[in-house]
Amino acid sequence: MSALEDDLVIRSGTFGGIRPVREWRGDSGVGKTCLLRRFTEKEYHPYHISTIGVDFKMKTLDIDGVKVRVQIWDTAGQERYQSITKQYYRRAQGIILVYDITNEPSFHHIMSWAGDVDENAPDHIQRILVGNKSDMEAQRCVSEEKGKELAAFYGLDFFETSACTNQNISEPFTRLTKLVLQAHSRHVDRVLEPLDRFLDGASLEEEKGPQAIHENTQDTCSC
Ligand SMILES: Nc1nc2c(ncn2[C@@H]2O[C@H](COP(=O)(O)OP(=O)(O)OP(=O)(O)O)[C@@H](O)[C@H]2O)c(=O)[nH]1
Repeated sequence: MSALEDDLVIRSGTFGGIRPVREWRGDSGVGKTCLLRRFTEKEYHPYHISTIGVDFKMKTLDIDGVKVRVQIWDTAGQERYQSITKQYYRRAQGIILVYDITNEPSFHHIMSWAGDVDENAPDHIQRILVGNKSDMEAQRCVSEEKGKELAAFYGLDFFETSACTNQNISEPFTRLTKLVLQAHSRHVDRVLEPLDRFLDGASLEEEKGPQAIHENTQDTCSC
């Protein structure tokens, strides 16, 4: 079994770093830390302590029988940490964009976050869209259809989750890890393709070699 270490960044889908937002209350609190703790420690704490800068946790996943050790970065949703958190995009292989289904601005700002990711993350980055707090149906402002539409617009997989009730917690992480592994293997294939072609060519030459000599030998003999 091979082990591969990947970075997955959980990203808030609230106020975007490219927007000069002064009022940032609500731009954090979509539930990134709670999702991460629920996934890695199977715990849920109903209080909100804003993440300062970044934090990370490790977890080993079993993806189709292969053990994959993932490093998951939890970035602060607050505007004031944007310059720090953006730096973490560069090394990420996958990003989970999170909004809160009871907070419509957090949904609209997914577009800003997606733009931000495009600007700062590597080209092959894999992304997933998550609408969190699905347990709060009575306060819902963003329908599941709207979430699906936005995900389809960006060509992303979409999950509604609840860190509170444990709904769909492992799915986004597992799916994203699969996407990262698939992209990784496509990349390896692309890198190895010229080498394969070269080796094929070389072995063909090797096969042709003695035959050419044989033909030449025959020619010489017939003279
Ligand atoms: N009902 C409900 N509340 C949730 C859920 N997930 C998180 N919360 C609550 O939302 C608040 C904020 O959660 P956090 O995980 O700290 O939010 P965050 O996105 O990490 O915030 P920043 O670190 O400031 O960016 C907390 O009071 C949580 O209890 C959920 O699935 N359901």
